[in-house]
Amino acid sequence: MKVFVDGQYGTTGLKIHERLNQRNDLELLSIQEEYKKDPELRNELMNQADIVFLCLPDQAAREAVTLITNPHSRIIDSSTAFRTQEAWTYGLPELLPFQRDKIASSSRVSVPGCHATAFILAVKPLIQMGILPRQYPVSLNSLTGYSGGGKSLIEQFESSNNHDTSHSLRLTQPYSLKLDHKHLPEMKKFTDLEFPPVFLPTVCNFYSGMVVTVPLVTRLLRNQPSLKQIHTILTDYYLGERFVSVIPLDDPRAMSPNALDPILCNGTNNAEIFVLGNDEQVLVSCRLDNLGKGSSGAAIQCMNIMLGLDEEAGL
Ligand SMILES: NC(=O)C1=CN([C@@H]2O[C@H](COP(=O)(O)OP(=O)(O)OC[C@H]3O[C@@H](n4cnc5c(N)ncnc54)[C@H](OP(=O)(O)O)[C@@H]3O)[C@@H](O)[C@H]2O)C=CC1
Ligand SMILES: CC(=O)N[C@@H](CCC(=O)OP(=O)(O)O)C(=O)O
Repeated sequence: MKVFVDGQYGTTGLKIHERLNQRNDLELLSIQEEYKKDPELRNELMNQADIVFLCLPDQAAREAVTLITNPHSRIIDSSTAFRTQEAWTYGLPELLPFQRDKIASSSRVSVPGCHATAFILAVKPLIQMGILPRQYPVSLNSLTGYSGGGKSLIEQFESSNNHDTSHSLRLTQPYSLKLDHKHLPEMKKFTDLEFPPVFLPTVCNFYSGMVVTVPLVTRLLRNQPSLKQIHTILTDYYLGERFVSVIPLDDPRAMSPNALDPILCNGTNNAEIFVLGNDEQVLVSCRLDNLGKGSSGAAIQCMNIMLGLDEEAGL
């Protein structure tokens, strides 16, 4: 199987390339850095490949798709460009029981956004099981590492001009203050919520890692569930999943004051769900690595499913 990563020198592409390079079940096609934007060379490599990963800005991803004319080349796109389009399959295998089969048979798979992955994993089971009404005014906050903003944000955070502590980028900073974050459409579509959630992300002064938290008032949920009942619904939904786990209520990780430390899934493709709070007000949180289950790891998981390989291979 031949694989090509378009955007292999960017933040997401580099991670995918690094992981695939260690495998001997795939033939990894490469492009030299100086030619990375050469349409003819990319065209040639993309059309040779069985799987093409696109790790490009949205507009470049749209253009790249038009370069792929060979019907056997299957695409896994990590940008926001196609996630809510009908012709594309949403690359979140744990979403619903049939999602893996859809990914396996698809030739166009879109990797979910990192905030969206954590949010959907946290609330989908509650909506699906009828506890969280589709009309509920859902909100979420997200703490994310700055690598989520790609090369340009990494440069801003790490540049030498940025050593002055009065510089705003040195500081953890909420953003998307118009409440129009680009992940809202996929969050709404794949949870079946009637209204988009109110979403306040915060970019933090660490490289990678993410924790998304959804606060819920139990008396506004159907059947007024206890914290334990909410925990049970989530646990049952993800039973048997390798990469998504619901942390038991009495687990030291859930009882620790650092339960929601955003960096503790780093370097893995894992998403960990926590149910915290009390019987009146509950927090459902999901921690993942924005460069793992939030992008590169998820993309490789999708590829493994599409090629009928062990889903955990290389992860
Ligand atoms: N970082 C993350 O945590 C996540 C990122 N994503 C998405 O993945 C995609 C890639 O993001 P990320 O890796 O962070 O971005 P980066 O900016 O780090 O990397 C993008 C790479 O693509 C190259 N590139 C830009 N335009 C073209 C083009 N026309 N042809 C070929 N190569 C091109 C860039 O080169 P140059 O720098 O020279 O322009 C760069 O090497 C984006 O759509 C992003 O939104 C999704 C989930 C999480
Ligand atoms: C810190 C930061 O800026 N993070 C990015 C999310 C990264 C991501 O998931 O991007 P895509 O939707 O393009 O895939 C953001 O919030 O826009």
